[in-house]
Amino acid sequence: MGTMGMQGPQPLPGISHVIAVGSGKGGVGKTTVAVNLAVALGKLGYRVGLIDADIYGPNVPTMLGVTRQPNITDNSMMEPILSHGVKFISVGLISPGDKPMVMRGPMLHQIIRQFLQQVLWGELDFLIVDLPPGTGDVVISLVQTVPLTGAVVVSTGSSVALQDARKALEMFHQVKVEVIGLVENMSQMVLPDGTVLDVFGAGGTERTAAQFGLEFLGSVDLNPSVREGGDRGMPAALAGPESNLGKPFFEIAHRVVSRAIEISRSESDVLEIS
Ligand SMILES: Nc1ncnc2c1ncn2[C@@H]1O[C@H](COP(=O)(O)OP(=O)(O)OP(=O)(O)O)[C@@H](O)[C@H]1O
Repeated sequence: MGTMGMQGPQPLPGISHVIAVGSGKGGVGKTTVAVNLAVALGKLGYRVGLIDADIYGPNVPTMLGVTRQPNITDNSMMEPILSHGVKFISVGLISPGDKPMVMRGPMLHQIIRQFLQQVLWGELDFLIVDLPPGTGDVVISLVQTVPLTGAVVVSTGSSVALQDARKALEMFHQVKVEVIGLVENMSQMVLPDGTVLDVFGAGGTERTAAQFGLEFLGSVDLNPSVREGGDRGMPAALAGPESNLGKPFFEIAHRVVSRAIEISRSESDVLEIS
């Protein structure tokens, strides 16, 4: 190791799967999906960490209901914050308040590395990374630092969101990150009288997944309780797999787990052959 003077991405000891959650467009509910996926995985008995790398909108602390600063140990390691069974760290905790995060590439790269390597994660089955919307620097820093199992791409069903989601798919392809699958958020809305309202073109994401030969991981309705849960720091997934509110996130979590295992298996097969 290190004989060439160049180190490629190194697996994090004790962490089985690193999964990025991305979107092309902002505001489609990427963070909501990342947080609820993490909570659902935790409830299913997996050990879960969550890195909030969304420099433009680091909302994970609010959505998980804890906004205090992380403790730093004597040897400069950060202790992740524990909330609802999820260990997390956020760029929002480094620059809290309303000040925007203004950063150049190298500093951003440093922060991503720190979040991966200088946080006391312990043993984790899944480390989820909430990316900023769009394509760019954070993903590159991530793939340079650590091998990813894959990425989940969140979109609404609208043509414009999907147009941007396709760019995100292309970006993951370019940086050789496997796409675990697509999630449609804010899919349809069920009104109190039972009427179903199609707000953003429900079904569009599933069709896009099929076009690209990718897995469709599930859809989440547009539901004011999902928004409320996020604002109150009580993610919808806490309602559990049997509730209408929590169920979609558990279905997505189950599919992510099986795909992650599948991807890791096929990668180790390739390693054995070569
Ligand atoms: N399924 C849903 N039903 C109702 N509201 C939702 C749903 N998903 C997300 N929201 C709300 O929409 C807003 C945007 O969601 P969120 O912050 O998760 O999006 P995002 O894609 O991560 O945004 P960005 O990355 O641009 O900051 C939030 O107020 C959130 O509570």
